[in-house]
Amino acid sequence: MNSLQQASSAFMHCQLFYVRDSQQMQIARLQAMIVAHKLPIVLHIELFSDKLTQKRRQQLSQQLDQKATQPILLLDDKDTLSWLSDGLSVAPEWDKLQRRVVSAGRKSELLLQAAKVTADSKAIDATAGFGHDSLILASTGAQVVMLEQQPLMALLLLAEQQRMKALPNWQKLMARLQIINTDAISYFDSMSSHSLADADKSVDVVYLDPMFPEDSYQDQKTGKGAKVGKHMQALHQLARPPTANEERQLLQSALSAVSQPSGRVIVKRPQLAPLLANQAASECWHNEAVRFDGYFAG
Ligand SMILES: C[S@@+](CC[C@H](N)C(=O)[O-])C[C@H]1O[C@@H](n2cnc3c(N)ncnc32)[C@H](O)[C@@H]1O
Repeated sequence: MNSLQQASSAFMHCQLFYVRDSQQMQIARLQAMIVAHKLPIVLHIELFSDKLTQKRRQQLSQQLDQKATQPILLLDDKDTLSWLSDGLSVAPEWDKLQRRVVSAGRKSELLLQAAKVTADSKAIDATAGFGHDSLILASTGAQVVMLEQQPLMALLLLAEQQRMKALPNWQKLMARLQIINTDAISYFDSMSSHSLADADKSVDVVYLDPMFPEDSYQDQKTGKGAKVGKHMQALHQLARPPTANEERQLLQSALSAVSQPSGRVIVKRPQLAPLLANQAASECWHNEAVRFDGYFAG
């Protein structure tokens, strides 16, 4: 476990740099979000008057290495909140998915072939991360509850949702996303202790994309590790892969949360990775890089 992973179990102190005095309003909104969602995050806020060049980002990042436990957040001149990880700014950047979201369908998105969600569906993305897969699920018109255990990630997601809500083309989709900072296993446990007769709680699909050891993205031909994108690289600093026991709990609790007989749990894995919790799937969908294992409730 690295220092950021340890720090994430208690209150997390984050350095937030902003670049303009006129961003006070955005900062107040971020603080309000932290309070409203009970995120265990304390922001240490500072105006950064230099230009945020790549070199300055690297220097700030090295500062992080010295302090060891304080993640750095940046509110840039476009009012995007990002996390400075190893000198690279990472943010959900949902607008970059626009083309995929607009044209998403079962032909183009393996996830949608597997999940079979429709506009009437309710899905839970239990490992939301940067929310990219949630957006693809929600592109169908489905309601998507996004669970994310890491407060820092939850803050990035909430800030991105707020930013995107201001864009007319995205408002409807944003309204279908509900972001919750919680551990998925506890969330499913609390669902099962409430009455499943409540129609509001009926869930068609639970989607799981748990962390994977960093070296497990193997190139099929060479057997060498495939390059992990900057988003995943950053996530590896915060979150660790589940233990065998956690894998079992995650899959079991997800299966107990899908209430419909036609309901399903879909698990994303690197193409050649072992099954989650070693449990055989009902059906698999795959391409060269990725595999979706489907576990059917009925
Ligand atoms: C591989 S990433 C998911 C990436 C995501 N599918 C996307 O499109 O960006 C896994 C994420 O799930 C979160 N996570 C892992 N286990 C979790 C759990 N038990 N409950 C909630 N979130 C969890 C991690 O913190 C991490 O952000």
